[in-house]
Amino acid sequence: MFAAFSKSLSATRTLQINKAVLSESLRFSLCNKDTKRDYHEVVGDVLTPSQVMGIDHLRDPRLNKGLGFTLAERQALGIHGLQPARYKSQEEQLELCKISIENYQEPLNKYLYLSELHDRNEKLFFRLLSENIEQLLPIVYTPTVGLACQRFGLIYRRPHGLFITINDKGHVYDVLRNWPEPDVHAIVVTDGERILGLGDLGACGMGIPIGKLALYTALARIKPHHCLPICLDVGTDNEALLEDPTYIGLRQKRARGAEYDEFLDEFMAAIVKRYGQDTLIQFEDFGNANAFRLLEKYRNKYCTFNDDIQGTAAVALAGLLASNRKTGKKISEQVFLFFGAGGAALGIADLCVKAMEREGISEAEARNRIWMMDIDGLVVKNRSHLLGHQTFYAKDHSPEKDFLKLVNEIRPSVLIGASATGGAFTPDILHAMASINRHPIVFALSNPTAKAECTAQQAYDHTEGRVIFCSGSPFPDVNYDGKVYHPGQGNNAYIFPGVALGVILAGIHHIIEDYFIIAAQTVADNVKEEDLAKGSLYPPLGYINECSLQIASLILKDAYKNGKATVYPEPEDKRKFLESKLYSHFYEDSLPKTWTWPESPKIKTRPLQRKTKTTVT
Ligand SMILES: NC(=O)c1ccc[n+]([C@@H]2O[C@H](COP(=O)([O-])OP(=O)(O)OC[C@H]3O[C@@H](n4cnc5c(N)ncnc54)[C@H](O)[C@@H]3O)[C@@H](O)[C@H]2O)c1
Ligand SMILES: O=C(O)C[C@H](O)C(=O)O
Ligand SMILES: [Mg+2]
Repeated sequence: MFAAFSKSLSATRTLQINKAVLSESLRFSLCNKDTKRDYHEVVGDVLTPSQVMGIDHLRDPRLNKGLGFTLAERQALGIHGLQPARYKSQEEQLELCKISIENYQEPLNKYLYLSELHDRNEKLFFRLLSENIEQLLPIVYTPTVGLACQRFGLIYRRPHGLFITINDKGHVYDVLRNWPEPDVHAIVVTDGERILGLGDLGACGMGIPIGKLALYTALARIKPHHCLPICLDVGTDNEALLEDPTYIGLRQKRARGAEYDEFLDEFMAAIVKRYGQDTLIQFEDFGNANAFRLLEKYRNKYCTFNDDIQGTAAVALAGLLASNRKTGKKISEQVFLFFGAGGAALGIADLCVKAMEREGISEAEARNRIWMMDIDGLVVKNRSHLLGHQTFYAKDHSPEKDFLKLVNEIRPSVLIGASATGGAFTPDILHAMASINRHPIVFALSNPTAKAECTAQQAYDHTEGRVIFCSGSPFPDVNYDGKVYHPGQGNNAYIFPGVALGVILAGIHHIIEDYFIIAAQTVADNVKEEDLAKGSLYPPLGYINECSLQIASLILKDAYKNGKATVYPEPEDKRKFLESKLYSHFYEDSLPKTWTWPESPKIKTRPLQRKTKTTVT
């Protein structure tokens, strides 16, 4: 049936094959140049994506549409016969994906399914994720991503980001040149030392930048090929991993001191050399000894922020602003006790101080309202070693390790857990909070789920249901006294995608604290009365996309007003401008514009078919 047709196309086919080979080699040669131009743009000079022919088209996750190629597209692209006859619209494919996911019982298997889909069909993956945030966020992100990192050595399949090791010192730029995308705008980087609350996972921490960047696209529609996940493998101090035969990283202790610092300096400079000075670099899950130091060192030199410090601060502030509507109190009227005094806690404390100053109290008064406890007990002035900003909150008090005693003495109205210590908010602690406050505010921010300081149900059960609660990881609905509550997720996922979008599109060079206050206020403003009534301090997860666009628009506005934007001319309508730059997860037409059916093929042709349940014959 196809013989004559094939013959008539044979000349074209040779050309197609040559083009396919050309497209691949072009991609690599382009990528090895110091160019910031888009692969698809550059390829467009010679070949459009619709001219990446034959099986290469199906193997490229950016171009693949599964069975969503029409008969005409299959003919034109030279993929006819490489797929079964059935045509399936993207909507039909989404339904199948949902059924497949439901068929897997274990969250890690769902994660693997989605990861494989990401590798195979990018638009389908992102549409599935974006349209099912509530169900799928816990799979591609916290908490399942934590499990994926713990098993990373077993589940690693294909490159999704760059591993740069300490042995590459002196050659970091060369390694960056191996990344096949020349137009990167955003990087999420980890050195794997503090992966969620799971500790040092070394190179297995790579799951975190991959997950965070998937949210850049799913929650802020930043183009996936503009994003690059990086793991800096400087070794690990995790003895179990060093002995684990499945471990995929360098089998050596962590580099520290000058060697580490020089490596990080080289990395930052290499990013700028390769991708330009406005490339956003998000630091994620570094150990606290490095997190603060590196933020201070680089924040005014590079376009960078630390999500665990600054993104977390903003999401917690958003929750506190929303809780004002329940308590009737301002932030500057609250008394805070932090359980955990590391990156997350100090970031939150610093941003709360700024918010309190805006409400009219002095910095010193604001700091006085904040107490902190860490693994060594209450943060007090006469400690021999205080970490970074801990000095701001250290009190004139005798050392004290008894948490319950401190709660009863300090009488906090807000208790914030960021200690990675599951169950630290015991029933006694929660009872004490309820006896001190009409509406105790309790945030159990530690991730993943098992590390949360208490569960949502415990928080309600031990405070007579009067608690104002959120947690970093999702919890099932709470049943208390015949009522069902749906507590929100105080997770920096509400913040970093929107901040990143605004920063990238305005070409901002330095990310100032004001942007995190803007982000916090925006999220809080999007909390509806019905959310509060359900027990949530946040808009539903499915609403993050809209929050991100609002955050980005406001950052753009602020950046142009204050001379921080570098993309000119200034767009008049900021929202319209950013919407014009967003990623589309819908399938696009793959038919070359000039393509027509060959004359008199001995094949039964039909008009271009786009209806569902069509069969290609
Ligand atoms: N919800 C979110 O968006 C979010 C964001 C960032 C971090 N986190 C979570 O917060 C936790 C901490 O992150 P981080 O970046 O601050 O880590 P970190 O290592 O910088 O700080 C941890 C802090 O907890 C303290 N701590 C540990 N054990 C303790 C104990 N038994 N009693 C009292 N204090 C104890 C440590 O001394 C340290 O001060 C992690 O579980 C992380 O996943 C959540
Ligand atoms: O990754 C998360 O879920 C939030 C946060 O960045 C963390 O490190 O726990
Ligand atoms: Mg983190």
